[in-house]
Amino acid sequence: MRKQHVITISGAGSARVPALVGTLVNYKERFPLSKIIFYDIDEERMGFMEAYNRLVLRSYYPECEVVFTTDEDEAYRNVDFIFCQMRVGKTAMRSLDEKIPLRYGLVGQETCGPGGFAYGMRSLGAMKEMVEKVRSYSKDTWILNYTNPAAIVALGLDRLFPDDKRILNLCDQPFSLLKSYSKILGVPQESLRARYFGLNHFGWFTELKDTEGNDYFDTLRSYLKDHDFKPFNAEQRSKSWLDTYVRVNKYMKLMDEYIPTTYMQYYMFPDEIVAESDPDYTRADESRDSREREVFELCAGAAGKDHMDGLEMLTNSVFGNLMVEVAESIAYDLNREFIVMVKNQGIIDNFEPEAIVEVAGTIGKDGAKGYPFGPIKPYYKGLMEGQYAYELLTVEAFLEKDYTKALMALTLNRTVVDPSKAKAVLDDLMEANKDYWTLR
Ligand SMILES: NC(=O)c1ccc[n+]([C@@H]2O[C@H](COP(=O)([O-])OP(=O)(O)OC[C@H]3O[C@@H](n4cnc5c(N)ncnc54)[C@H](O)[C@@H]3O)[C@@H](O)[C@H]2O)c1
Ligand SMILES: O=P(O)(O)OC[C@H]1O[C@H](O[C@H]2[C@H](O)[C@@H](O)[C@@H](O)O[C@@H]2CO)[C@H](O)[C@@H](O)[C@@H]1O
Ligand SMILES: [Mn+2]
Repeated sequence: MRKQHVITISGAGSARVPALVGTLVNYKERFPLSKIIFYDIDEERMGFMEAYNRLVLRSYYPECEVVFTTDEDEAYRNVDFIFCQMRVGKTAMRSLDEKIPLRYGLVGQETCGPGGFAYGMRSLGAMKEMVEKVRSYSKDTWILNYTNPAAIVALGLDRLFPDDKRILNLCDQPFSLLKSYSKILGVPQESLRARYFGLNHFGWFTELKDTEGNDYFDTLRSYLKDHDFKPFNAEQRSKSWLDTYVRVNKYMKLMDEYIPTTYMQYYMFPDEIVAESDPDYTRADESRDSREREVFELCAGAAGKDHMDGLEMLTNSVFGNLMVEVAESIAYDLNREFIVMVKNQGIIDNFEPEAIVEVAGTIGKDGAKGYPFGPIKPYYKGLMEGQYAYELLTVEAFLEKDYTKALMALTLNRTVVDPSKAKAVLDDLMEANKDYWTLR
């Protein structure tokens, strides 16, 4: 049997955790665990799913010790891996991140635009505290992070902990898009090999082959120019998600050299997306009324039960699979291929070396290594330099509590541009976030 590990799921009140637990059960031979610690600062929210998570593990993983705690020392001490997926301010703050920008005719989105700025400022605070606590116990614990906005969190943690080589930020959107592409092409995802470049939630696929070397990129490009792009992923069939997938077609009809991530649409067609947004009902509300409600209802069915009869074991979420497969690749030095977030340092040789870029690469015992990409063309370089400057100024605004840098960051963001709108939305967001961050 492979060496067993102890993991902590931080943000264990996430509605995605039951599916992650099912994935861990399915991977028990590949990534065996001796203990899972569920940690959250909201005991009640974590408690909604505790009986279910315990029942699944008791039924299918009895050899694994299970702890639920709100004590961060218990959560972060003597742990091999931390699966970190906190939502600082929870859905209530996400709702404001998405609704406040719409008051000014700006894109309201979880990780992009002014909402992503406000979210990044909140996340950096909590993530800094988490890393400091973990490192007070061990420099060896791997911190695998999903906490968004990953672009801002990754850059900020790199600035805060430049020598920490065991923090790995992840995004499952490329992984998820590859699942959709494999369905379109009728090719198993595990045999697909992609090349990609960009910043997190701001990038393009440039190649798609299989392990035999068969090239599918032109086929996929043509398909996406001529057909509506619909996600395979049930979680992404809500209106707000479908709007971004459909706009991949629109983008491809205009320029089809590379295939953009769905997130690129917020930066390309912000006015259209704003016009189609409901200022009173955004993705935060959709996700609360869909995934969260369904999962909480399912989990409620486990109360008082000592067997799984009649209860479904959730699994097969993209979210869960990626994190577990990354942990496996690190734990056993498999050097499997992923789309990774790494410091550029020459990977894209005509782009800022200190940027955290998203490229194809491998993950092994020493973390993620990006494949060299070479130079990027002026169109992509220009877009990315503006977005990187936004990211960097957001991180500096957080570190220095600098209002002017925050204003500059938002003005650089393609979803804002107008500095008077940047000021209006910044002041509104600062008021709404006063319990989490402030600027002067
Ligand atoms: N990187 C990616 O591609 C990706 C994919 C999906 C979700 N996410 C991110 O994962 C996170 C979780 O999202 P979700 O919808 O699954 O979860 P959720 O919103 O259902 O729950 C998040 C949990 O985090 C907890 N939390 C907040 N602050 C915390 C702290 N300081 N320490 C520990 N726990 C804390 C909350 O109490 C809550 O229970 C979010 O940041 C989301 O944006 C990232
Ligand atoms: O709006 P939400 O909360 O449903 O999703 C926001 C997240 O969307 C992306 O993650 C997707 C993932 O790509 C997909 O495969 C599946 O696992 O669902 C996830 C959530 O929909 C994005 O990468 C994340 O950064 C977002 O937080
Ligand atoms: Mn992501």
